Amino acid sequence: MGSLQTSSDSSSPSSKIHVMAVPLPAQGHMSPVIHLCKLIARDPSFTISLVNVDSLHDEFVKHWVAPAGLEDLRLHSIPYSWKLPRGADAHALGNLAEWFTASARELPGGLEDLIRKLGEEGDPVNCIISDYFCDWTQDVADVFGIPRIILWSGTAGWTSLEYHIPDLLQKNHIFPVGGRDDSVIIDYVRGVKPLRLADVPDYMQGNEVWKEICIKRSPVVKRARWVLVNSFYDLEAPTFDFMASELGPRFIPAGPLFLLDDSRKNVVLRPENEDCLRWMDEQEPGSVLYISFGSIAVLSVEQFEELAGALEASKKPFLWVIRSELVVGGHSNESYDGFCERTKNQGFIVSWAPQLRVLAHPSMGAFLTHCGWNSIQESITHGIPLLGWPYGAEQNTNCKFIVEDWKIGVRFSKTAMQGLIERGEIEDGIRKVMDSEEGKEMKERVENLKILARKAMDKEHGKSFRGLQAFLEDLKALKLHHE
Ligand SMILES: O=c1ccn([C@@H]2O[C@H](COP(=O)(O)OP(=O)(O)O[C@H]3O[C@H](CO)[C@@H](O)[C@H](O)[C@H]3O)[C@@H](O)[C@H]2O)c(=O)[nH]1
Repeated sequence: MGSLQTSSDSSSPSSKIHVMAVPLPAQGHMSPVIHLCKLIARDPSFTISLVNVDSLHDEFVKHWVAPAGLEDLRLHSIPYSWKLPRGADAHALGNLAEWFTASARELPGGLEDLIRKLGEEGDPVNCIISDYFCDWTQDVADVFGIPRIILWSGTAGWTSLEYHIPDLLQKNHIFPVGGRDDSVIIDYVRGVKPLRLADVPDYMQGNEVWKEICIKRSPVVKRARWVLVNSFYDLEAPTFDFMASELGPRFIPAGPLFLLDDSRKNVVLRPENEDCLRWMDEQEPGSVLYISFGSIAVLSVEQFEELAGALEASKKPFLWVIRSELVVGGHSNESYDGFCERTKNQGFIVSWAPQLRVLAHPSMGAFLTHCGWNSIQESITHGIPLLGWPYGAEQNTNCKFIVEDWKIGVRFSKTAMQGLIERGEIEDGIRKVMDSEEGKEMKERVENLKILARKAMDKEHGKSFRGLQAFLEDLKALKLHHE
């Protein structure tokens, strides 16, 4: 068990409200939690313990720059030898299910020990904020009689789908017994527009282990003191209204959380290549296609080559994030070198980009994304239309929202898991979003959403910002009840 105090502050921490934050140890889930922690830590009433797992802690600390003025943010880690499956391993959804199951088995003991130790040192924990997917933290909170707060790292629509798991199961629409009927339209998930079975989060069609995970965690949401959703009301008003009618007024929009952080930096677990920003400076306004598949998704060699061929044929300036493990089995050096050589005046390749600054750059045109929620919300908040190419998890659902409900992007005929997309189709998609009349309309709509996203975090009137303030006031009352 490791601990790192980010300051030399020795004032009695126990006079403050001690919040323990437990993110799911994965890039896309850590950033929102950390933005929230920074907001809480800026309030002198609080002290924060951020808990990571050993296998990620060292990497995290290596890149962690303690923000000025945030003396009361402390980093801890608890033992967990499992690493989030990466690259080819993540392709097998079963590996991810095992990772979740093992975390529910192994992490509660470590967290309990840490809370006990802090209590013995005179620094008792007053509440736990954790990712929805760490539902085991509710049991730990119960052991100590403290409340748990959920930070939801995706859309409100996704919360409603998770909430309806019992109904989806009862109708045999998820984890179906006797095969699945793809022609089914699901029209009973309240707060969400009707959707095809293929648009229900992928893992809900997974194996028995996934089924067990889903059945167990779906009802736990009802026990949380707050559910803070990293999305904004104007984007998903009917869903927020429905979920708040079920769970109460403490189910609130709280995003886009990254707007809380003026440094425009997300959690960094890999070195960012800033040279791409200088390359972007040389491109025409609105001309660059940015391509990133987030931190987990992977491509087959064949798919990688089709995409490379499409980019080259499109002749668009492109900025492409190619993580070391992006291509399953590795790309062929010969054809990759040839591609790099031929496109050296057209594109720029990095292994990790400063994404928030890339999206804010005036030369940004469109974003080809795997549809992770952070990437989509970051793109919306910068007014950038999308080309959605979902891989797994709930990315297919997000893609449905951007194409059908919000109409700010296009998608291909298949998801990355469903099969190969040929270069012609990719090139058509690029042209549709960047060059067509339809693409212009998408740009206008996403520009409007950008305004609403930013308004949500306005420090005076923003609905998300005000909700977060109400949440902080409620946490302050926790201490009064304990005294
Ligand atoms: O070169 C890069 C690539 C990504 N990012 C950042 O990494 C994050 C990636 O997050 P996201 O787009 O949500 O993708 P994943 O990492 O795949 O996110 C996981 O978590 C999300 C939130 O729950 C889910 O929506 C996804 O399905 C799940 O895979 C974003 O904040 C990006 O800004 C960078 O900073 N630089």
